[in-house]
Amino acid sequence: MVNFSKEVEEMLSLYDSFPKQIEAGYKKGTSLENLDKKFKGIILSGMGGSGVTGDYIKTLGLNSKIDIPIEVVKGDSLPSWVNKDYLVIAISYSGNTHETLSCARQAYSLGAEVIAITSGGKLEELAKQKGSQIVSISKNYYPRTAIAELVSSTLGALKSQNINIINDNEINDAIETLKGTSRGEGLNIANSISDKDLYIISGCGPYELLANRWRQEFSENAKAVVKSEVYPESAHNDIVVWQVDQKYKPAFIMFEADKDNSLCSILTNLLENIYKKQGSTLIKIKPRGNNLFSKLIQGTLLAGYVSTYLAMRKGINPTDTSITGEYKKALEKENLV
Ligand SMILES: O=P(O)(O)OC[C@H]1O[C@H](O)[C@H](O)[C@@H](O)[C@@H]1O
Repeated sequence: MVNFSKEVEEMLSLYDSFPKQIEAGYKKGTSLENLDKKFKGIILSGMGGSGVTGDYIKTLGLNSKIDIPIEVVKGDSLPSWVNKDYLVIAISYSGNTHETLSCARQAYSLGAEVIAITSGGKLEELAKQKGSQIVSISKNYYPRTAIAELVSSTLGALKSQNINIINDNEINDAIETLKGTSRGEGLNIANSISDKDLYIISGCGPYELLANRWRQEFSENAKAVVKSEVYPESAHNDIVVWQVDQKYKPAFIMFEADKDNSLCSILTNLLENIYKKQGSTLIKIKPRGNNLFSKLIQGTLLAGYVSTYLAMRKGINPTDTSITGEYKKALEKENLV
């Protein structure tokens, strides 16, 4: 088996920097100029590792007291109802992602306010040319490993516009929670599931974000075949698959619901029994922290560690995502980037 120890160490040390990323991103975001506008709503545009930022803001926004809607756009066009009264946050780590650039251009043509969150590329050029505010994200990351800085800078940027989704104490708690999360926790989980070829990751309510994030990290880092089941929606369809005894035995990974979320507690208890009956490995994860942001970012860090160690155990290079380059090349051919 090929040993990708250099690449594994590189990824792990990028994930280790999450606490620093939170601190740096939040500082950069909050230092934007206040535009003194009351927006009708917020659009978060981004793809892949950058697009997850939108899921974070939406999930945290639903948990907050803000009085305007948040829409996440993972595609190349804005909804028809967006107009000049909206704030469009264009998030692309590289700054060269076609879909995000396309949304940013549409936002400019509609006269909407745009904030760019990027480490450079065409998005930075465009934002500079249009005179928009930019949060400059640190360079030399893989987009998926910069998620902590992307999310905290977006939260900070919103705060700079008086859109308070979380407070400074919650940011500090997240930093402390991340510092208390070790590589070893990820290694233990990876060791217990590395003999499996299929993974089912489930999360309920706000932990839908974690189920999807873990799926993406398992795909990009470990090149593992994985499905996420997100509840309560999946209780109305996907769950039926487990009504019969399946031939394949995946590793089930589930996020334990918070005690005060009775709907999710009922569902996760039910699922635990259903999954156990399939006679497979079942791993229960309890995200740590004193607030939802801390729990989500702690669970996200763990995804980075687990998926990187899983790659190591399977003899896979966690840094290589070259196949996505084929999609980008096809777009370039059509002059879409
Ligand atoms: O995050 P961006 O630079 O906008 O790129 C968007 C996405 O492109 C690729 O598909 C990568 O594999 C993702 O990790 C990345 O997030």
